[in-house]
Amino acid sequence: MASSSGYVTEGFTNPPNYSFPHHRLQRVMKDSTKTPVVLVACGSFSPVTYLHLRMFEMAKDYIRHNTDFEIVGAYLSPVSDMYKKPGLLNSRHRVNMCNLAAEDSGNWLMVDPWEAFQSYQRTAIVLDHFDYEVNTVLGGVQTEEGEHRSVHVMLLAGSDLISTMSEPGVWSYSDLDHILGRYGVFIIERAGSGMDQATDNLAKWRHNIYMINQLIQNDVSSTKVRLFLRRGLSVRYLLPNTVVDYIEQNGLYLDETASNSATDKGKEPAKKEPPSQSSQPQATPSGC
Ligand SMILES: Nc1ncnc2c1ncn2[C@@H]1O[C@H](COP(=O)(O)OP(=O)(O)OP(=O)(O)O)[C@@H](O)[C@H]1O
Ligand SMILES: O=C(O)c1ccc[n+]([C@@H]2O[C@H](COP(=O)([O-])O)[C@@H](O)[C@H]2O)c1
Repeated sequence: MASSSGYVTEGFTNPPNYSFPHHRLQRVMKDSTKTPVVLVACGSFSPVTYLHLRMFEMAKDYIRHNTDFEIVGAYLSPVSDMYKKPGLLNSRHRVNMCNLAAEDSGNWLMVDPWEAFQSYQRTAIVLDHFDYEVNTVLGGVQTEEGEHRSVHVMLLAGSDLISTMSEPGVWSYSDLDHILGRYGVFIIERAGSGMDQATDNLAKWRHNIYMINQLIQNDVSSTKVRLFLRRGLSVRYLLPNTVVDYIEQNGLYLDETASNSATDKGKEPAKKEPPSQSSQPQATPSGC
């Protein structure tokens, strides 16, 4: 349920020593006739792949050619370790790899470790956090004429993730209404997860849902990358070289049971804790 502030939570809990990354946020718009937008991709990123980075490029092309939005910022937001999805490496490594990938990707992508370094946060709350940081704390952006503009925060996700929004028991209705009604989403087509199937039950929010087809089919997934690594196969050119080097240097993903804290060579796997139903969804299998 949204609070009087319009957020689904009354206050945000920050991880220790947290500061919101905004070094690549474009504070002055190029075209004052457009609506400024920040893209937020939530997910495991275990590890981040070129497909995750391609999502942003596809959205950039789509937005430029088909909408009146202007992208002023773009973020990867890796999920908390408490999400407990199989294959979820500990957040320190996932955030480090996302940072290496973002560095490699030109000068617009950023990584927000806010949800990664704390307890599980629902996506509705994550989007509220971005809205709060960008619009309330930083004060939004300006046009070249110095006029203030509030930034529209939007979710960027693959069609497999959006399909889960029609599965009973995964997302709460009020959160869906908040995510799709207040914010909106750009959906990237994903092999094996149809766009129609993904949005059939979300028609109520159709005006805030933008569907982006993949013109070059590519079904790289983190699951496949982890499988290759366990089998001693090369993953080069499926993810940035800096990320491949990081994985090799830290001996990551060699062990099938490795998840959460079971990250470095020689470290014991962490014991799995039962999920708390109140704040944490079942990690849903996504396309692999
Ligand atoms: N090949 C792809 N095509 C379109 N979207 C993708 C693709 N890979 C990942 N995504 C999207 O990226 C976001 C984060 O994905 P996530 O980190 O869960 O990657 P994944 O490859 O699905 O992981 P895993 O294989 O571990 O389930 C999700 O919205 C997901 O739908
Ligand atoms: O907020 C929710 O209720 C919710 C329900 C299911 C999934 N999510 C988010 O969706 C993302 C799923 O990532 P993945 O790796 O399972 O595809 C992750 O960021 C989760 O926090 C969020």
